[in-house]
Amino acid sequence: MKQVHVAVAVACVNQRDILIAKRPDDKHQGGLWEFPGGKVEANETVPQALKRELDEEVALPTSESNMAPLLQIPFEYPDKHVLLDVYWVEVGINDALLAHGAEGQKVRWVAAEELARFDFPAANAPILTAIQQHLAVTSS
Ligand SMILES: Nc1nc2c([nH]c(=O)n2[C@@H]2O[C@H](COP(=O)(O)OP(=O)(O)OP(=O)(O)O)[C@@H](O)[C@H]2O)c(=O)[nH]1
Ligand SMILES: [Mg+2]
Repeated sequence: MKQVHVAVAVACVNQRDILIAKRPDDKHQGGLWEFPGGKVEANETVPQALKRELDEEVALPTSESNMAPLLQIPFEYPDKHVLLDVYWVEVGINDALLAHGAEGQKVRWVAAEELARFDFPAANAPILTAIQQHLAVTSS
């Protein structure tokens, strides 16, 4: 099965709150919460894909200079193979206020320590660990 390259954003404001969105029921892994993002198109870098997806999906303005790679997760769902390319995205408070579900989906800013209460796709488990580690390191 061909591997799909997916750009995923951990968008963070105030060194604490992370943006999550609910996947539409009719999509792959529908009904679960996700970190915003989507497929990297041909001739696009991951930061370029993130800037595009964050604008399209959640109306969040971002700059590539505020993005840094966090981790990569290859994962094989029974029906789809993905490579999640996860970036940390620092968001300013004024930009954070603009975020909303531009495709009609629910979005929420959630304190990092509350993320475990939400249901994410199986591939996402290492992201939650990486977020806690990143915040522990950057706040010390
Ligand atoms: N955006 C995003 N996708 C994820 C996450 N976790 C995860 O397994 N995926 C998987 O990555 C794949 C690509 O995501 P997507 O459906 O957002 O792609 P897209 O925005 O380009 O939309 P499209 O499917 O309408 O073209 C999906 O199969 C999705 O299930 C996550 O946290 N965020
Ligand atoms: Mg998407």
